[in-house]
Amino acid sequence: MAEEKWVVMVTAQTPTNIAVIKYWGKRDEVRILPINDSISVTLDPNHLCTLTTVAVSPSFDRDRMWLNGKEISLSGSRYQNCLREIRIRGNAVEDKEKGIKIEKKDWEKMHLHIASHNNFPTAAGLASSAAGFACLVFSLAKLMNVDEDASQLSAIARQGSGSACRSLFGGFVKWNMGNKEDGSDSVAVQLADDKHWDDLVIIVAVVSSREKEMSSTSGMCESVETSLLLQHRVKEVVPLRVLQMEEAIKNQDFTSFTKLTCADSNQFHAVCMDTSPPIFYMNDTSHRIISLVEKWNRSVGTPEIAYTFDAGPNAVLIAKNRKVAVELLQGLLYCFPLKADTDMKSYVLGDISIVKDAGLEGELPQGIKDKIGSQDQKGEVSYFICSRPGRGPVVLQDQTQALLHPQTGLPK
Ligand SMILES: Nc1ncnc2c1ncn2[C@@H]1O[C@H](COP(=O)(O)OP(=O)(O)OP(=O)(O)O)[C@@H](O)[C@H]1O
Ligand SMILES: C[C@@](O)(CCOP(=O)(O)OP(=O)(O)O)CC(=O)O
Repeated sequence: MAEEKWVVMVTAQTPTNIAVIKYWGKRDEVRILPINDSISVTLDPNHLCTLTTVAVSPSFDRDRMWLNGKEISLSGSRYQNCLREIRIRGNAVEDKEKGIKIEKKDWEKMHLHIASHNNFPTAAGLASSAAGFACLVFSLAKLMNVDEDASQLSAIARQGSGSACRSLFGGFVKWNMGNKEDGSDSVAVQLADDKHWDDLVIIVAVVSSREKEMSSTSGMCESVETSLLLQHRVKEVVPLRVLQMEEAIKNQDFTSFTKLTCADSNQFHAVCMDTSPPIFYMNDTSHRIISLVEKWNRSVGTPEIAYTFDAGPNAVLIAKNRKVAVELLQGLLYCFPLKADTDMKSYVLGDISIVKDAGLEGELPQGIKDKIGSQDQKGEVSYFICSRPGRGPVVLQDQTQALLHPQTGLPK
């Protein structure tokens, strides 16, 4: 086999996700088993996604990975656990035309090349680890002809990063915490697909942050050790909230969805403050965005915008429909105006058709001014991304999109 020179590759695209009922705290740090169920919305991969090409060849002498063009080490336990679990499940692959035959037992000893690219900033609080590990596991499963469904694959992605298990599905996704010690029942399931509630528009405000934040992994570990509020949350709050959120999603009940989403984000950040020493993920700009949305919803009477923040200052705003999203973007650009040295193309990314609808010339209509209230504090937003609920992982058939060279298996 060492003489052979063929390379077999698969390229896949996987979305990121934002939790509306947060995962915060593990009962098993190695297997990555959570202390509560969580629920997320998958974001449209056209706006935020990971692209990963995986390749196998008898000519590769070791496993190698390139992330955003730079070689990185695969020696960390999270990568190793994912690679081991997926290799165990590999099946025979045969391409008679090209004379390629890989037996089930070969996967153990054959080496892999992996190249991955995030179309958004890595490790900037935009859940790159979620899209990244989900894409790694999904593309390897396709390459190795693994015969498992998306939920079973989610249990492997979970071992790369907990939130990654939810990126194996599009639409609305629940991660069941499970209760088995081996974690086999700690899997993600789809609650509804991306077409189910496609009125929703998601606007991410990427907020400038000067300080280096504490990672989710360490932050949640400290909360488990020190926060009494987290214990109360897990026992008394989340179980009921998860049921209510499932109902809200099923019935497209935006009022209930918003109340639950905002309350859960706020409680998660309260848990962070209840941690010793306290953890502050949000900053003044995040707080300013919360008060803008709260004022807006109060002035309208029934909620039109939900907000949620992960372990960082970036705001994820979910608008009830496109009309609200257009007005919201107008309000946001009024409060966080474009700086002289930037242009709109680099200030609003993603589905920019919303910018066109917003017609940003001239005065902000009084109706929107009334909704956002007086906004005289300072704050900084680096840029906005307009998106919507999106689909789950897909294999890309177009070989020109592969990140590895089809003959050498090295980055293009
Ligand atoms: N495309 C990818 N493929 C595989 N692993 C990735 C990929 N992108 C990111 N990762 C892994 O995730 C790590 C970044 O995770 P981290 O939790 O620090 O940031 P994040 O997920 O972008 O932000 P946050 O968790 O705060 O939302 C990277 O160092 C890398 O190990
Ligand atoms: C606040 C969160 O985004 C926390 C995500 O934590 P990670 O999944 O990044 O943590 P690890 O499992 O240690 O990799 C909430 C959520 O996504 O549910």
